[in-house]
Amino acid sequence: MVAPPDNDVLWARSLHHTHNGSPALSGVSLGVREGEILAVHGPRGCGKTTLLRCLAGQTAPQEGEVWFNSAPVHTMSPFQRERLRRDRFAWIDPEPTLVPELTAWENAALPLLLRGTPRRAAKAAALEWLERLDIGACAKRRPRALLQAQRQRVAVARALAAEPAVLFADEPTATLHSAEGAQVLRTLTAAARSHRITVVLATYDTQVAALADRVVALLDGRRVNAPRTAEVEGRDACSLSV
Ligand SMILES: Nc1ncnc2c1ncn2[C@@H]1O[C@H](COP(=O)(O)OP(=O)(O)OP(=O)(O)O)[C@@H](O)[C@H]1O
Repeated sequence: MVAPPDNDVLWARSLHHTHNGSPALSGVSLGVREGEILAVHGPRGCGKTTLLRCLAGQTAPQEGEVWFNSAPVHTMSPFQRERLRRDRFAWIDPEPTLVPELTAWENAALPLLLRGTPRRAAKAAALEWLERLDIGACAKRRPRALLQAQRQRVAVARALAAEPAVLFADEPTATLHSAEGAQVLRTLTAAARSHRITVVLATYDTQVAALADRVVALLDGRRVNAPRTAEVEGRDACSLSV
């Protein structure tokens, strides 16, 4: 096994994965640099979610290697991968997945509480991120009392409050209307840049991909050349949002 380059926080080599025999990834390799926002862009079904799951240690690829810093994720036990996910990674789904019995702030604080952060500190961090996402007033409400867009903001606050090394965001604004989605993405990318959080963002939307520092394009489970416009727009968007 050859360890990844030093400046890559995540590195994947020749990932292959099938779901019930149908190929989802066919030899994808990529590196993610520390602190960068990388968009994985492509049409529905091209393998974005499968790639993010392999990188995040949720799915063990059938072939290939995934490294986080100098640790080989592909050879870790399920317990080690779970610890890695809990302590170093955060994940945002397209639909908010919150614990219905907990309030918004308790949901946002949950990853910190699971890591053993004292309750007072975890609550302070959760409230701070809920405020930044303009839902501080909802902190004591349970998910069923929130709108879908508010629930997704709680999920984003939960991911950012944990200050992960890598944040995986799988179509995080797909269910939001465009103005709402743009605001959530601006907060997410600005927070990631100011806290040096590496972001891997799956999206089929070229405008969302343009917010990233770099775009990796997928088609039918393989890497293809990224659209040039997205990269150019991405650089412009970066300078605006820093
Ligand atoms: N659990 C599963 N069982 C069977 N096939 C699956 C499963 N998950 C994904 N697939 C298939 O694998 C391929 C890649 O799916 P994947 O979800 O990774 O792509 P995607 O680009 O994220 O798509 P989307 O944007 O629709 O989520 C698709 O053909 C999909 O139908």
